Order: sequence, then structure tokens, then C-alpha cells
Amino acid sequence: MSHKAGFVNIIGNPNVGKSTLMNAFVGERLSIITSKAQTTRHRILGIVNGEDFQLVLSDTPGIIKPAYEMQESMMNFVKSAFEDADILIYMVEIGEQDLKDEAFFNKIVYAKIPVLLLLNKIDNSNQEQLEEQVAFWKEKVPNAEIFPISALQNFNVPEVFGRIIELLPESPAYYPKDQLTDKPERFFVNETIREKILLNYAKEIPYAVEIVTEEFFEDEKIIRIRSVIMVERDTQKGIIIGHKGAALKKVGMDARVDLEKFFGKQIHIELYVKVNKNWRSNANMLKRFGYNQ
Ligand SMILES: Nc1nc2c(ncn2[C@@H]2O[C@H](COP(=O)(O)OP(=O)(O)OP(=O)(O)O)[C@@H](O)[C@H]2O)c(=O)[nH]1
Repeated sequence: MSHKAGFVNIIGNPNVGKSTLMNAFVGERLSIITSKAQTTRHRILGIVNGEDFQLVLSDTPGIIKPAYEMQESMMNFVKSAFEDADILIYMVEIGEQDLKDEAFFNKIVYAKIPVLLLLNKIDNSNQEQLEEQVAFWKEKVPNAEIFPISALQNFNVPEVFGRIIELLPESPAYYPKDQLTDKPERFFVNETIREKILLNYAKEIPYAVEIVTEEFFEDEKIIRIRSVIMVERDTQKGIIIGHKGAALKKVGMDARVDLEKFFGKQIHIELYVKVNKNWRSNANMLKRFGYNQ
């Protein structure tokens, strides 16, 4: 049986309905994971698995609200939104006229991947307004397929989903399907730790790590987590640990704050650092998320 898989990047201003769309997709489909966890350059909104497909939806927060000061980082975000994805979803809401950033907007117009423009919240509009808006966006983004939708009311959402599946390239799954549905918590933990490493260290380090959560034990009150941060070289191990362990401790504390919010429970987290020269070659499935820089 042939299998399709790919990355769909959703961009759009805050509050246009990205999370609601994800939920609508889930309502339609099988297994799913949602998180606000951040990968290197994308925030994964969810993964939708079917027997013969896997759809990884992410957004690129840096685009709309530049959270990173360095110009270079911004450029990476820009690049990744258009080059790492197989399909680009540009989500707008009724009444919206433009992306705030004109240069960015032009990128959408010249994107080399298929662009689906979702005009959301049409339950808030009438026929006349809708027609006017569709005409407006057709002119603005001639390369896009336009779908008026209501993510909230699931209007036209199955059609969008079907079109995405059609457009997905033939590919094996990027994430192991059952493992993910079995142990999504570990995945969130890994991505949260990864994010904290990204924020706390100089640029070279984050790309050289892989996180493995070896223990995730939950009882009524507390979640106990033990994770290993794998690096390629001894020098990197030293940097991650830091003077008297201070740097690693900071990563653990920062991660704990986020994880407590996410899981709504007290978290106890232990972090270890190990040197494993070959992790990179074992991490194929994660390459597309920027591990291969
Ligand atoms: N009327 C209407 N409201 C919607 C629709 N889709 C989303 N909303 C509402 O719009 C608000 C924002 O929706 P979210 O899904 O959180 O938007 P988002 O793009 O994920 O927001 P950020 O995470 O801030 O970027 C919520 O109050 C939703 O209920 C829709 O189709 N119709």
C-alpha cells in the first residue's frame, strides 16, 4: 500500500483560528497529538495519523510575532516556513485585509509549494461580504487555492483535509505512528527540553542534541521524568552541564515551569547528559525539523 506523509505549515495572524482548525481535523480523524511544544523552528500543532498517511501540522511563530532578536534567526524562520513544508496553509479571517509584514506577504505569493488560503470564520459573514473577500484574496494571492471555512462549525473543513491529503507527497511516516500515540507525553517533554536548550545556549549547541526521555512516571500528584540529553562531543557535554552544573539546572527549571503548566501537575525532572557520537545518523525522522543544520 502506498503511504503519504508531509509537513504542513500554517501561518496567519494570532487568533485567526489555527488551533480550532486543528481540533476540527481531529474531530474528523483518528489519532492525534496536540501540543504547544516548540521544535527547533516550528511549533507542532498536531500530528494526524491515518492508515496510509501522516500529516504533521506546525506553525512558525517567528513569522508573525518576531520573538527572536537576531536577524539571522528570523531569516531561518522565514526560510523554514517556505522550504521545509510540503504545503503551506495561509489562514486569514473574515474582514482581515493583509499580513502585517508586506515583505513576508510577498513570499507567500511566490511560494514554490502549494498554498491553501483558508478564509475562516465565515459564519460571521454574509454572502455578499464573503464574495467580496474571496475576490480580494484571489487577487492578492493568485497562486493559492481559496477555501472559505468555519473551523468552529466544521464547515468545509473535511474538504480542506481531503485536499491536503491529495497534495501530500508519497513518503513513509516521519514519526513512528504507534509510538506517538502510546507515549505522546515523552514527545512533549523532549520538545520542551529542546526548546530550553535552544534558548539557553549559543547557536551551535541546540543542533547537536537529541533528547530521550527514559522515564515518565505519573501518579495522582506528581510526574517524575528522567531525560537524557545526547550530544556528539565531550566538549558539548561540558557546555550543556555548565559551571558546577548551573546551566543544566537552568534548563531543567525552565522546562519544569512549562511542563507543569502543560500537564497541570507538579513535575520532578532529572536531566543527564551523555555523549553519543552517532545520534545524528539515527535521527532521520526528525531531520525535517531542523536537526540537520
Ligand atoms: N465565529 C468563529 N470563531 C472562530 C472560528 N474559528 C475560531 N474561532 C474563534 O477565534 C478565537 C481564536 O481561535 P484559535 O483557534 O485559538 O486561534 P489561533 O490562531 O490558534 O490563535 P493563536 O494561538 O493566538 O495564534 C477563538 O475564540 C475561537 O473560538 C470560526 O470558524 N468562527
